[in-house]
Amino acid sequence: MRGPAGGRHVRIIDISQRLDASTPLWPGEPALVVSHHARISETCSVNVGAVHMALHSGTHADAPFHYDVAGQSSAETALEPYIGRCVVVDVRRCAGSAVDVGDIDWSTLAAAAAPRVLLRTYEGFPHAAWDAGFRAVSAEVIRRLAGLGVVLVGTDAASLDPQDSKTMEAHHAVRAADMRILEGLVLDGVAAGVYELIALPLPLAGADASPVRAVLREIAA
Ligand SMILES: Nc1ccccc1C(=O)C[C@H](N)C(=O)O
Ligand SMILES: [Zn+2]
Ligand SMILES: [Zn+2]
Repeated sequence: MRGPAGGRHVRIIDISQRLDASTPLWPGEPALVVSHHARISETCSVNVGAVHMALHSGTHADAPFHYDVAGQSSAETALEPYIGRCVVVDVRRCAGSAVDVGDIDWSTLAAAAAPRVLLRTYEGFPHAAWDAGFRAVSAEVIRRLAGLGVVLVGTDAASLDPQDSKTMEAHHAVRAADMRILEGLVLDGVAAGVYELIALPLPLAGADASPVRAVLREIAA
């Protein structure tokens, strides 16, 4: 297929939440506001806006600093984990409050030989309201993924750990293996399988997370 720019292109699947005033936010987080401080008028030639948002709003990458006082900020993290071969794993049938080792087909996952793993827990992403009952991921799953050489784990849930977690076991398993995290992905309609992932955090100095525009590209067979 020929794209608008004339080159060959493969289909891009946007797996990012739209960011607006109705984007569901972690309880207590400040409202997401895009404001306009200059408007096109007789005296101004352009529209210019500003955004105020929590760093864990919508689809985002946690920086190591989020769960490690000595960890890197979004500006410091290497980008390699956020671009490249990934596998989308369907764990919608998972019945418990967290994705457990028994919910994953490990032989299929190992055969995919993908260093990035995205977990689809939702039948349909809860765009309309915050879902306090999102499915977490067990620390044992994180350790098994790390053992397979996985460098990034992503989820369509709001966090790897339950909303009321005090221990953050999955995040700490990620820290122990120096993996990276994507949260709040939108995987509705995305078939399980291998894709190319692109989801780059912004170089925000001192930040514990960054919004990302996450996309999958189909890999030509
Ligand atoms: N905003 C928060 C306020 C308090 C505690 C956690 C959060 C989070 O955003 C959690 C998150 N998305 C995570 O990285 O697991
Ligand atoms: Zn987060
Ligand atoms: Zn997190």
